[in-house]
Amino acid sequence: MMNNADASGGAAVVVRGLHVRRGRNEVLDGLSLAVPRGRIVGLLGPSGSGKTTLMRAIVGVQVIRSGEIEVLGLPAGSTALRTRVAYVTQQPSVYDDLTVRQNLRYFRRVLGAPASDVERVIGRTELGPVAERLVGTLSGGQRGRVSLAAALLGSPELLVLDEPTVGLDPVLRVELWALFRALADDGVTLLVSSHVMDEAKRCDRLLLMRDGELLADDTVDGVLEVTGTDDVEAAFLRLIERGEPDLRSPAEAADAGGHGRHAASPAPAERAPEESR
Ligand SMILES: Nc1ncnc2c1ncn2[C@@H]1O[C@H](COP(=O)(O)OP(=O)(O)OP(=O)(O)O)[C@@H](O)[C@H]1O
Repeated sequence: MMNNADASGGAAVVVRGLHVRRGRNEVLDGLSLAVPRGRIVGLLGPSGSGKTTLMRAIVGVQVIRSGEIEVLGLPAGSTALRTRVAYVTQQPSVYDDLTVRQNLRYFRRVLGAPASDVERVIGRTELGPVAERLVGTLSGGQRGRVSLAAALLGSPELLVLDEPTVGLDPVLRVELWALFRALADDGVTLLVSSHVMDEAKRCDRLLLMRDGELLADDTVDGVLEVTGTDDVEAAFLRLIERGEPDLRSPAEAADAGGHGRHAASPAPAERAPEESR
């Protein structure tokens, strides 16, 4: 039976058979998945399910035990991906003692992005009114936005965002999701983690994780249909009860007319990547 990682032509990210151990914990236990280009893919799961570890592996900063990760057609962590992939961690990674604009000018130079990018990303993230403020004087939400602005320098093709909406009020969350959608409309691929299940409905596809395993890799509607539920939280619980994952590729969901139940176990990779890490 085909797994989404095998129906991955043109995917931004393809992961096959990924095992990661951190300390004594087997944190990721044989994950296979694909992230389609130009889409918002939500990575959801409870705290400790392995979302950050998966993101770290995709951006190439996590030591892996085994498996293959291809990002934009290259092995994860390749030097050539440095400017094509941006990662925003849960902790804002900007300098408190510089202004917003000074931070962005600095990161722009480090990345070798065009000088005009600074004003472009300030506009895109609506940071104009606070551009001359020291980052240390901003609210948590505004600081997160500065990290995001820095990630947008150089126009990366893949954005990996670890819980970007955590701690934000509902209005700011809606604004941020509108920005994510605008970026996806421009062709950017976004992998966005959250443990807030109601953010799932804003995503084109969902990866539901629990204890280092994938419970679902499907569209929101697909997950709801397959589980016979009307919200993602209930679907998540149903998949746990059933003990069977929902790992349908877009093609399989279409073949099933949007109704067929498909229980798949990760299939062996059909083609090997050019290099493995
Ligand atoms: N440096 C580390 N050494 C050992 N174990 C770790 C380390 N970092 C994380 N872990 C363990 O790996 C597992 C997955 O952690 P991870 O941070 O990937 O989960 P998460 O889903 O992103 O959680 P959260 O939503 O709380 O950020 C957890 O059991 C965690 O305790």
